[in-house]
Order: sequence, then C-alpha cells, then structure tokens
Amino acid sequence: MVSADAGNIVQFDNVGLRYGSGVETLSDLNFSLAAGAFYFLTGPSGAGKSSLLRLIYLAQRPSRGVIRMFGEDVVTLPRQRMPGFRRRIGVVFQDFRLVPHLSAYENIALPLRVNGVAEADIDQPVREMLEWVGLSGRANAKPPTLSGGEQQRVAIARAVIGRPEILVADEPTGNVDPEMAERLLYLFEALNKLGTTILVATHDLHLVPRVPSAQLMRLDKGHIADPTGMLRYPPRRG
Ligand SMILES: Nc1ncnc2c1ncn2[C@@H]1O[C@H](COP(=O)(O)OP(=O)(O)OP(=O)(O)O)[C@@H](O)[C@H]1O
Repeated sequence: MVSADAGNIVQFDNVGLRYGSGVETLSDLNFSLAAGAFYFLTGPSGAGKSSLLRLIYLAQRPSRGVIRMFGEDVVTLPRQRMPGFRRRIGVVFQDFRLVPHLSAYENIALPLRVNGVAEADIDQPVREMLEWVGLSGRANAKPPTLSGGEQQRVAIARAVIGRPEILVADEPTGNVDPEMAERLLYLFEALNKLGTTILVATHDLHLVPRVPSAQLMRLDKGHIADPTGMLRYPPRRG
C-alpha cells in the first residue's frame, strides 16, 4: 500500500514550537516537502525561519505535533537512531561554522572522519568536493585566511560530502557579495539536479527567481502562508 506521505522527505502535522513559557514561536505548521524539490523559505526577521530549520535538522524538538523525516516520526525517534538520521541531512549556516584551526581540506574531510570512513577512502572524495566548489588551489588554507565566499563554499562541500538526501541552508548568502551569492545558488541548483532536496531560508527575495523550479514558502508570525496550496500533501502527481 502506498502511504499518503510517499514522495515526501519532510512532513509536519500540527507542529508547534514554544521556547520557555511564552507564546508559540511556530504554530499549526502543516506542510510537506517533496523529495527532490527546491524550496526557498522567506519571511520577516523573527518570523521563525531559523527555528523551523532547526526542527528539520533535528537540533530542536517541537512542543507539539508530529514531524516525519524520510517517512519516520522523528519526535519519538530513539536517541540512538538520531545520528543516523542526522547524516541524511546536510546543514549550511550563514556564519559558515568552520573549524578555524583546520584547513579547508580537513574541514571538508571532517564528516567522513567522524563517521569512521577509512583513511584510504577520504582523499578522493575530499579532492572531488574541493574541485566542485572551485577551491582545489586553497586546500591547505585555514578559514581565517579565506574570503567569506570561499568559506561558504568549504561549508557547502562539508555539508554535502556525506551525500545527504536533504540540504538545509540558513541564510547561506547573508555574508557574501551578490556575485558570490549567485555562485552559491548555482551549487545548490546543481545538487538539486542530482536529486538532493534543497531548503534555503533567505531574506533576499532577489534570489528566488534565480531558481525557476523553486517553490516559495513564506513564514509570517510563526505560520506558513501557502496561498497556492502547493505545500499541502499528498503532493501533486505528474
Ligand atoms: N533558543 C531560543 N530561545 C528563546 N527564544 C528563541 C530562541 N531561538 C529563537 N527564539 C525566538 O523565536 C523567534 C523566531 O526566531 P528565529 O531566529 O527562528 O526567526 P528568523 O525568522 O530566523 O529571524 P531572522 O531572520 O532574524 O534570523 C524570535 O522571537 C526569537 O527571539
């Protein structure tokens, strides 16, 4: 039997998030993200974009509701299964979050080392990633000596070297110039064409038309505005 969420990589049912005892930061979120699609998440400052992304990359549990990732309920997921789920989700941050005393090469290799990949199987994928993001010549450079755009490309390479099924990026172009922002989007688009689901939170609405296939999710005061109904499940077929 085909379940209602077939084809969805993320599904939120009546999800709410409250920090402390205040009002809910996110309320009544009901949406799904289709595997292989490209989404922009926009909304004013404080709307809850980063909070929503944290729920998706499993850094935060909701206060209520059900979140399914890859078809499984992650709210009740046993703790020991979390690392396995996290490996399927790549994350890119506005402030890069690279390890400053490690070279670009070592930063990109880090997820493989953490996951216990044999040393002999590390060099080739890291070199391929460096080439893909156009930084083969900067392999030995440490993050403080790299430009913002270069650091973000290292961060993207690190996020995708483990071949995640979904890549979540929180304002990834916020600290780079417009030309570099375009270049980063091009990388996200290329990944998407290879089948990776992409979710990019951004203030910058200029980026949206740059990806003609992308769908727009707008968050306002903790609610998702979905005027076209595109985000509802079951996903549209054909
Ligand atoms: N860890 C936290 N503890 C308490 N409140 C929080 C926490 N994280 C976020 N908030 C609050 O939740 C609301 C939404 O914040 P969030 O960072 O998710 O919004 P955002 O849309 O990403 O904003 P911005 O675009 O400015 O980054 C804000 O009012 C913020 O102060």
